[in-house]
Amino acid sequence: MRLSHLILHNFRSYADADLTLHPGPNVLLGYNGVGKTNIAEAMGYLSSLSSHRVTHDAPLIRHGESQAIIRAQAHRGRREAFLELEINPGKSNRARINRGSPVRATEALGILRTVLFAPEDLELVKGSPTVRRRLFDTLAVQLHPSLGQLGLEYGKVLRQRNALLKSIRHQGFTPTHESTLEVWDAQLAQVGGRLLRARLDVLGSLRPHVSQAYQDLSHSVRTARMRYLSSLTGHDEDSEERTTPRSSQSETDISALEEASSEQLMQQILQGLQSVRKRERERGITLIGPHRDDVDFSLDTTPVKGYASHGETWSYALSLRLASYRVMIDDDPQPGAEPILILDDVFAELDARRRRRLAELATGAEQVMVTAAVDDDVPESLLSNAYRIESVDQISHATRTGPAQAEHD
Ligand SMILES: Nc1ncnc2c1ncn2[C@@H]1O[C@H](COP(=O)(O)OP(=O)(O)OP(=O)(O)O)[C@@H](O)[C@H]1O
Repeated sequence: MRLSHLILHNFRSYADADLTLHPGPNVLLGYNGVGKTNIAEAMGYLSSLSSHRVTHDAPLIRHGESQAIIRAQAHRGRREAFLELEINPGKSNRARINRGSPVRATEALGILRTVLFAPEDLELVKGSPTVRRRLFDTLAVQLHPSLGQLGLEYGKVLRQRNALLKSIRHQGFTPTHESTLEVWDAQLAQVGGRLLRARLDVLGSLRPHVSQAYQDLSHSVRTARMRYLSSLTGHDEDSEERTTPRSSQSETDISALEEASSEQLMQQILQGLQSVRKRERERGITLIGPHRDDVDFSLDTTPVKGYASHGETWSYALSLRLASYRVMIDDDPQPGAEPILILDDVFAELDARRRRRLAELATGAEQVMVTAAVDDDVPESLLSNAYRIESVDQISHATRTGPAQAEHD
């Protein structure tokens, strides 16, 4: 998979930018803050409708404007698609495919697949559960685009259910509240059961690849493991954050959960909601569902978060991204379908062995976008198509520093 053109309008620092991209490596060089990551972010957003830096869309819009547009010419083998995505914070995002009528943005999911590596990836291991949930959900959406719409629905039901619980907390519980809550329970369970099943499937697919990638990167005898922590099996996000890093959930409960169908998960969510009714009314928030879950990363039986060294933490984070790349290739092994690799300022963070490993992967990929502030940070093997962004206004006139384009076409 590859892009031949990326056009931005009012996206982050760019009023207008038009970038021609080549098969193989494309390297963007430029000073700190010149707008390299903004381009990497736009490519990532187009494939997943989510940013690796922010959880809501407002910062993606150029300051003072109300809408951003990302346009791209995408190629998958011999097939081509012209994608246009309007980002409208506070309103629905819209897409146009091959200059057709505007449709929901989620209709554009699946056309483009990317895997983005960034310095922020350390947060996958060290950060809050939200970051890990986003990793699994973003991958699930790229593999099964219909989940994009389902995720939006879940968010809507959750917001409405939380609003009801808040008003119960302030006004007291009435029979009308009871019946309305039951309607929201059913909807939350129905959508949540399917989302949870998709997340568990992604976890199952990633597991062997994460363990393999960790061994390749670290030459360690320890095994990288992942364990799902669910609100259905006693995981409590609040106490987890405050006290111990590991949940006391039983392994049997976790295995049963991983094997349950989405209908069984739906029933379990319904029962779970019943069992926490009193606490939910007191706190005014929904305490059961995939939005309260987490994934525990460990090396053998030692947790990574809070225990691993800096190098081990980097290896684990990189393993998660390398594994995501492998899972996408397993999912669609056709020539031309492999995801675009986006390596946003990562080489500066890595030691020689990890750099080499990532460069090997990148050299073999159909298309790679690399960003770096310092030329020397980029491995020689990737420097064939390098551009220097002089300023945000000069992206379309960037100075090429590598050999002629013809070598790649
Ligand atoms: N919504 C926005 N509107 C206008 N400018 C923005 C917006 N969001 C970010 N910027 C600007 O974009 C610039 C950051 O761009 P970016 O993160 O792409 O830099 P970079 O070249 O990757 O830098 P570094 O090498 O430091 O990572 C900053 O100057 C920031 O103020």
